[in-house]
Amino acid sequence: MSERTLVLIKPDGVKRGLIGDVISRVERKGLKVVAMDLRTLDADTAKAHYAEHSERPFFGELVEFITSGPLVAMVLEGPRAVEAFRALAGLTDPVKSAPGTIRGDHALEISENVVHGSDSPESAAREIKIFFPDRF
Ligand SMILES: Nc1ncnc2c1ncn2[C@@H]1O[C@H](COP(=O)(O)OP(=O)(O)OP(=O)(O)O)[C@@H](O)[C@H]1O
Repeated sequence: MSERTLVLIKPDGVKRGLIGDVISRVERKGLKVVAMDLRTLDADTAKAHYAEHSERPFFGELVEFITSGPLVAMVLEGPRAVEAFRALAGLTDPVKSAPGTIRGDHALEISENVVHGSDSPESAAREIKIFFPDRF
């Protein structure tokens, strides 16, 4: 059964020239890119995307960071796509993330961890609506 997930290459990843690296890992794994867009988020979209973190102390920084420059938003499709991409991404804390994962290979800071991937099929459906309201 095919599934969809929403992936972001966050502004740190774009600035550091990691778009190709992330997409190449995704394609090597066999996940299919079915939508993709380079854009800079406005604060309202960022707040909607991170709504579940609105009470966390770092919410302001999160919104500021994710709106700080262009990001790449993509929808990936494949069997267990949500879990498959989170395995490629590694853990939220890049230092605890194994080498061989995107975060394990490219990052040191929780706040600048290169990519986002939906954490469940339900989150994926919600996030895909935010980023690609007319596409699916
Ligand atoms: N303690 C923290 N300080 C600063 N930023 C944090 C902290 N914890 C999480 N974040 C940021 O908030 C994002 C969302 O946190 P969450 O716990 O949902 O992790 P995640 O699901 O691995 O990340 P993402 O939602 O970006 O895929 C993280 O990717 C990270 O950039």
